[in-house]
Amino acid sequence: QPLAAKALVDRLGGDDPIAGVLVLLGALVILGTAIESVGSYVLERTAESVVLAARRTLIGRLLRLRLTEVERTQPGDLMSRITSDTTLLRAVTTQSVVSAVSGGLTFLATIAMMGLMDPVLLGVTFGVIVLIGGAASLAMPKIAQATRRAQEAVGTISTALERAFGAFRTVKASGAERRETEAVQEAAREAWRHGVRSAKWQAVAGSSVGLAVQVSFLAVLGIGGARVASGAISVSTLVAFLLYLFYLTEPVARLVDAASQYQVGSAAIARIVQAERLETEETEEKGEMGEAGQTDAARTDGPASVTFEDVTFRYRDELPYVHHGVTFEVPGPGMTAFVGPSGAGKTTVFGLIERFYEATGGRILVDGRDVREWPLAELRATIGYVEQDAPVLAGTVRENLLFAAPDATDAEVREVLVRARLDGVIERLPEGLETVVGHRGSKLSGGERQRVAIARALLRKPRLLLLDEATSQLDAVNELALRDVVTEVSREVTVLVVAHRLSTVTLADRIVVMDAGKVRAVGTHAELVAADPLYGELAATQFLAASA
Ligand SMILES: Nc1ncnc2c1ncn2[C@@H]1O[C@H](COP(=O)(O)OP(=O)(O)OP(=O)(O)O)[C@@H](O)[C@H]1O
Repeated sequence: QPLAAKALVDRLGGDDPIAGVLVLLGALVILGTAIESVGSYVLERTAESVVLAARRTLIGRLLRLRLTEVERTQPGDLMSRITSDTTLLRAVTTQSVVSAVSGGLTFLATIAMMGLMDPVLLGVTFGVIVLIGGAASLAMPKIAQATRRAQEAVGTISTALERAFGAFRTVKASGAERRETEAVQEAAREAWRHGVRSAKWQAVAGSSVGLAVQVSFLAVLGIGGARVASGAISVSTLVAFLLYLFYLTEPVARLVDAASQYQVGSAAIARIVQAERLETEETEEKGEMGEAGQTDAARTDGPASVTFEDVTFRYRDELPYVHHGVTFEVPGPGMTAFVGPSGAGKTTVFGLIERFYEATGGRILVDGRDVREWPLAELRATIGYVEQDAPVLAGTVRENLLFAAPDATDAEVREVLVRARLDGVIERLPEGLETVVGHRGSKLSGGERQRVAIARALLRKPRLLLLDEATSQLDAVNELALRDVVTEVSREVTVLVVAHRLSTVTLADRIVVMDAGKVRAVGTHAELVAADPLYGELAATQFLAASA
């Protein structure tokens, strides 16, 4: 365009027609605009694809993370890395990478044209730009730092919200709404503060471009004017040079913007990479084995046996040992109750059997095979697990039942409902199996939630059932129903129960007494009452009395 403008200025005084040059100028403007809009669409599309790719990778890994990794991080912060940090990648892809290339090319082409016109004036321009650009580059690390802090604060917002919603009733009952709100708002203010700081440094870097162009304009005007007067260059050359100088504004602005956006993006990338480095379980590589594992497990019939051989375990290197050489043997079927004071390590036994955690020492065998040698999906397909708090997920009762066995038939569901003494409950519900149970199953009673969890575990047709008995007192009807279910199941399946009720332990075929990370005695209720003082004491004082 400046060259066409030069031709136009050259022809102004002469006889040559200017219509052709005007048409060329117009065509150049239209072409430039068209390229601009197509380019910007392709750019934004690419950017969205980059965001999608990053999100897919992160989401793909998230539910496969090791339990230890999740316990170390804050789920809210992890979520914000997927939702918020990935959006910042858009900026890197649009402004940063592509602007750097397009800005860089335009910059070089413009500089080349300017050099052809007058190397002296180019030298002047260059000097000014390098000086001011150098000063602006000092802002770059500040932008990265401020962005990182802002994103960390966004993570804190998610974490604080998750904490409050995760215990919503307790928050209200404790009158803690205001304090929790303030905590979240403080995190929001922190994000604002660092966002503003980043904006400030970006503004400093951006405004240096305008300054550089204006200072060079004045310098070129002064020196160029003198060169025109001395006859070194023509007026039209000076005009074209000045036009090129203004053309330089955009690529330089783009380059600076690219650098700023790169700083923003790199802060986000660092957080995304951190999340990507968290360790996952092996199931990913053995993806297909998930399905194969289930059929294998279904083929092997009969109750599973469980053996612990001198197992030592601590949750993390810096924590004390929870198991100091746990040894026991449970042949199937039948019910084995684990009892002991709070914190003895009973629930930890289940976590190790499920291989949520790896034992530090010793061996854990299921069906005589080391759990480390089992394909993870196959091992877990063998086990039905009911946690102490018996989680029921948001959704319908049917979704909850099918959660661990999506392919179960209606007949199987009906059978399991009868076994778990849930059939009557479902009949009373307004929409039967399609009744929506609310967040964490809040529309069901504690006992009903527990039986839904047991039904879910049974529908998986486990050969080993791990039942972490709830410590909360159930009413007589619920407790009786539960006891009957478990006794019935234990006839064909190996059932391990962390028992808190006298009614459960008296029914157990075998009781494992744990204390301070060790097994201190194994026997029946009658044997242990006579032989083990700790058990006698537990039976007398700690067990929740049988309601029936
Ligand atoms: N995820 C975890 N990370 C770190 N430490 C843990 C974790 N889970 C449990 N612990 C610790 O391990 C010890 C044993 O816990 P465990 O839940 O196995 O005890 P328990 O015998 O089942 O107790 P309770 O009868 O009260 O449920 C406790 O001291 C506990 O603080």
